[in-house]
Amino acid sequence: MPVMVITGTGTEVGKTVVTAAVAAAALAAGRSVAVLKAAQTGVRPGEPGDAEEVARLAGAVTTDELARYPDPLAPATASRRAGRAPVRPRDVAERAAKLATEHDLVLVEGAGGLLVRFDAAGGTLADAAELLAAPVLVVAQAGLGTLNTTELTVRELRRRGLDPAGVVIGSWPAEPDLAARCNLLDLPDVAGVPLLGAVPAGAGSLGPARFRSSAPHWLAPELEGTWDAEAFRAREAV
Ligand SMILES: Nc1ncnc2c1ncn2[C@@H]1O[C@H](COP(=O)(O)OP(=O)(O)OP(=O)(O)O)[C@@H](O)[C@H]1O
Ligand SMILES: C[C@H](N)[C@H](N)CCCCCC(=O)O
Ligand SMILES: [Mg+2]
Repeated sequence: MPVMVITGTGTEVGKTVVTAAVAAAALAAGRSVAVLKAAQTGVRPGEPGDAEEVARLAGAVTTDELARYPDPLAPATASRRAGRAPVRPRDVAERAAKLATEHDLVLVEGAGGLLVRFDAAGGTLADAAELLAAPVLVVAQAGLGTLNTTELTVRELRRRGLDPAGVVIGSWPAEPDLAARCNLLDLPDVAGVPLLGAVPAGAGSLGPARFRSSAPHWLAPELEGTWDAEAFRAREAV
């Protein structure tokens, strides 16, 4: 099934920007793409959510969102506070599977990190990925602290029998410090999966045309891009 789940080591790590880059690269390769934001929190009705942000940056994707709750919190908490029904992992899996019948690629973005709860029963994006048997891409931060959170995330994916597709750095600084540069070697080592890209800091502020033409160069061939991890490491002088 052409579904890829996009999680991160936490919130604000660049999942949406990476989702947009993967979508843009897939569109450039001639594939049809749907983006499903499982549960959108912290956004009011009528405001653009993460799925719309992906469409703004990447172009002609189908956007979908199962629910949105106004409080900028975990979906389980935000739905409880709103007095509204939560999104369950089964809902996410069913919607993604339906979109997969109509698109070449379906990207499912969670909220925050892998084990953020969607409902009072403790359902998470990891449960949805299990139902879908979908690979999971992990978006990680560039600098100090990311080795631990990335390894924890990938270990949990493996413990569940899920396939960690790889790691993408959500926001690569223009002037990477020592930790960020060393992480280009250490991240794939501790995670045991390839580094599949690095999206430059500020990419989300590029104009859509520039974002779309650049996106394939931030991502490895596994993600329809042309990015070369070895060349990137050499350029960054690790
Ligand atoms: N490469 C980037 N270029 C520009 N801005 C970025 C980049 N990565 C992250 N940001 C900014 O950092 C913030 C968090 O990014 P993003 O919305 O992608 O996080 P997220 O991991 O999707 O978080 P959430 O859990 O809320 O979905 C946003 O304000 C975004 O504009
Ligand atoms: C509001 C925010 N941007 C995300 N959509 C939700 C992040 C929930 C994180 C919960 C946590 O891990 O403590
Ligand atoms: Mg997001």
